[in-house]
Amino acid sequence: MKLHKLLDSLGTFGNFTEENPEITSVENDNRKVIQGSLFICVKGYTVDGHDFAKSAVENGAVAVLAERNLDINVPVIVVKDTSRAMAILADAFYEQPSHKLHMIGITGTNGKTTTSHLVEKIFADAGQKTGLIGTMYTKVGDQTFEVKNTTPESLTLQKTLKKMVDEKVETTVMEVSSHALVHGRVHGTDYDVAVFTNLTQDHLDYHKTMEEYKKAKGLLFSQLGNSFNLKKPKYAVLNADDPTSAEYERSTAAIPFTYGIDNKADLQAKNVQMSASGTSFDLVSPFGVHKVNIQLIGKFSVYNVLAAIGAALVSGLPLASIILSVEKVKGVSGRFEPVDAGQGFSVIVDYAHTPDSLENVLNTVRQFAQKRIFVVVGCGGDRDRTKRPLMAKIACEHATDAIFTSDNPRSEDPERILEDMEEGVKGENYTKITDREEAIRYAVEQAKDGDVILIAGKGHETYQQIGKEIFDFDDREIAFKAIKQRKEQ
Ligand SMILES: CC(=O)N[C@H]1[C@@H](OP(=O)(O)OP(=O)(O)OC[C@H]2O[C@@H](n3ccc(=O)[nH]c3=O)[C@H](O)[C@@H]2O)O[C@H](CO)[C@@H](O)[C@@H]1O[C@H](C)C(=O)N[C@@H](C)C(=O)N[C@H](CCC(=O)O)C(=O)O
Ligand SMILES: Nc1ncnc2c1ncn2[C@@H]1O[C@H](COP(=O)(O)OP(=O)(O)OP(=O)(O)O)[C@@H](O)[C@H]1O
Repeated sequence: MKLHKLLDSLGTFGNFTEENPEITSVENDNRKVIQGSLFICVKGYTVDGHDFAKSAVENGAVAVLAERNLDINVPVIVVKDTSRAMAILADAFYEQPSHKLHMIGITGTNGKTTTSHLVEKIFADAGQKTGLIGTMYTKVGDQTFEVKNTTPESLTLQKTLKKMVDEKVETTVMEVSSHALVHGRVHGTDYDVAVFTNLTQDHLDYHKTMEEYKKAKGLLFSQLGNSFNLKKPKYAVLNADDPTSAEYERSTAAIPFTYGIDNKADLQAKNVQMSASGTSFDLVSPFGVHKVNIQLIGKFSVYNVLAAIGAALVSGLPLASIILSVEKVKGVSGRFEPVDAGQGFSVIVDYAHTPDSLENVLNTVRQFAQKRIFVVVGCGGDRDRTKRPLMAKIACEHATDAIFTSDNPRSEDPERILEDMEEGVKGENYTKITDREEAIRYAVEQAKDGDVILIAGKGHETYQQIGKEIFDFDDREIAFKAIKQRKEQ
């Protein structure tokens, strides 16, 4: 694509350059630049992409997009915000792939991964080829790819969407993080349906206040329905039981469709009944009342199922087959996942790493635990410090035995993180074991028949990051081994 044609996508944003080279690729990393690339300088947190412009030109870049003029011998196009411009250019360079896909974006503090997997399952069962982008992986049809972020930066995102178009994917479901919305990673992406799960405390290291965090997530809805490409109606699927939904509903030009349990909604679950093997409820919808029996456990799972049904319904899929699909789902890796080595007590691994999700999951455990509840929990380093005492308090309030341990301390001193947690539980009983493997072993050794051990925070993760080192670590494997060894003793 010629440089001028590419720059047209920026409208009046960019200033013009007379030279019009053929652009072979768009890159923001000088190490990926090839002959004919357009190099985009993005200011990071730790690194400034402008510092790599010279090297990018040496590597073959024929034009550079930057936030200031640079002393280099190729055209420099100056814009105010290269991150946002990059998103628009990426969309144009890859020929607007999101316009060719049925796009469902899911945002919210908790439940994005679970809901996106449910949505993907519903569309796959409906015979569609699906794509998925999220925390666990990117999936194109049956192929999966590793990811660095929940929502990739725009160049990777648009390239992935283009791959999906080329591979004849029809519906793409993706998690949209608040970081991505603030950074403009999804700028220019044309969603048909945007789903909101809930808003509770997380990521305050980044967004500073709940108000800012709320605004960030709201960007998905305020952008929805405002695009020029309004060939199809756009829908905002909102959780009627979360007060934030009303604000998002006011800010969007899309058609709202609500779901809930406690408040009246377009899609409402009534008479929710839980057992150790699943949850049932009466689904009240514009199509009547249907009994639904899911294999997932907990009230929060009902919300995720409702959100997924809502997204599929507004997309035009028939309710009867949507219900059949969600009833088949056994669970999502690392979300309320049991570890069974034939022991007489239950061990559950769950990705709960926010105060709200920890409380929800412990409340669910309480409904089944016959005796004691052990919770093994930690808080991540280099992330929101304010949630540490809150999570410790919830652990002590809802479990009989709270064991505080490490969960990706990253560059922070693990002991300091535990001290922050202890601030929330002065005078309470708890055990502190910094080494996560030892903490899990301790819980397994203490548990008796009928008890439940919840190992919270890492879920599907298969690593532990301490300092700059990343060690293999899987809660499920460690717990399984510990149970086996206990049985052999
Ligand atoms: C804090 C944060 O968001 N950081 C993101 C940021 O990194 P950064 O600011 O350090 O940027 P950088 O990689 O150092 O470099 C800046 C620029 O210089 C360029 N560069 C850099 C080095 C070099 O040798 N040459 C070069 O050209 C880079 O390509 C880039 O354009 O830009 C990178 C590229 O887009 C992101 O991958 C990275 O996300 C990191 C991995 C991250 O962990 N982000 C978290 C906070 C995040 O975004 N999380 C959300 C939500 C998670 C949740 O809900 O739990 C997510 O969507 O993942
Ligand atoms: N709807 C929900 N409401 C509250 N808590 C939930 C909900 N759904 C899941 N959870 C809890 O949150 C944890 C994470 O769930 P999930 O991975 O689906 O969320 P997420 O939004 O993708 O999280 P992240 O953005 O951190 O990856 C689960 O293990 C569970 O404990």
